[in-house]
Amino acid sequence: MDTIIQTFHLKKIFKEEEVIKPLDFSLHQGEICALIGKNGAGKSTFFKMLSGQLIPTAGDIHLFGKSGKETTKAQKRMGFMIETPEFFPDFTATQNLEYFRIQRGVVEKKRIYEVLQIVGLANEKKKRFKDYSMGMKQRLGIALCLLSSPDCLVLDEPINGLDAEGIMEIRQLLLKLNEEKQITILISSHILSELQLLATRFVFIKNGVIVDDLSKEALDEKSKKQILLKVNDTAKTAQLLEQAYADIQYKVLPNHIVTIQNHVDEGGEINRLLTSNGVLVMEFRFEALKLEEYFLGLVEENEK
Ligand SMILES: Nc1ncnc2c1ncn2[C@@H]1O[C@H](COP(=O)(O)OP(=O)(O)OP(=O)(O)O)[C@@H](O)[C@H]1O
Repeated sequence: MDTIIQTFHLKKIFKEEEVIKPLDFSLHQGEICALIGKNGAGKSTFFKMLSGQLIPTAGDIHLFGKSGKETTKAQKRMGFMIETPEFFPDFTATQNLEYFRIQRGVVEKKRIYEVLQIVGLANEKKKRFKDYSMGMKQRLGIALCLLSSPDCLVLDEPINGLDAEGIMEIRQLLLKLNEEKQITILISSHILSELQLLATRFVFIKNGVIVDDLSKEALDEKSKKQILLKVNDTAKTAQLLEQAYADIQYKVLPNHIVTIQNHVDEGGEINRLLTSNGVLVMEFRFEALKLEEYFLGLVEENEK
């Protein structure tokens, strides 16, 4: 797997404050990586160092394996949306993109129509920017990132301030870019439920330090919270569980549902115990923690 971004002991100090502690991070081809942290954790500062908007106090950044003077060239293969772009309110989407195309001196004119098509604004290109909805404005921001046909997008809060429909549109767009155009994505957001639907990897940052870094699979595995069973006989289930596990924590709910909060790793044994004793298990599944709950647990753990 190719490494797109790699940082080595990357550090940023503002005045006396060490906002990013020596930070080692890598982003690999094809990932949709969510950077998660509370306000002030250092996400934007980190992104701005990647884009060249801020100069690191110490450490190194490699983009597509390039560093030093070659980093600037490698940055052209990336699309950054770190602050909402300053579009001209009275310009249409096409006029705005044309302005940036010329300013950046990068691409052919027809790319404007391609990117508007990709972000689903091709039919709205004559509308003036000030008449766009928030979701359309954000999509135009992504279109601007796509002008130079980047291999990687770094998006700081791209769904900030959007309604449910706008959020869904951005999600579908990002998934499409990742799946169809193989664009790698690094994204931050405070809407964790949305990141859970989008990301393949979750990196948690606190006070400039990465406190956890795990794949979607690892998160799902770690966040198994309870077992949910639907059985024909809840009384017998309860009796068998109590006999087998002295410390069992469970709840009997309506509709023949029993949930078990501990011994979650022993789901297979529990299933066998019940079925071999004549209980009909009609449903058996693990219920996962929401990303919010995992994040809060992590923050609490780190504050102890
Ligand atoms: N230019 C600056 N000068 C001084 N301090 C700064 C500057 N930019 C950011 N900071 C400080 O660095 C810390 C991290 O800020 P940053 O914006 O990177 O956090 P964040 O994780 O992106 O937060 P948010 O989720 O609120 O956007 C904060 O304490 C902030 O006040």
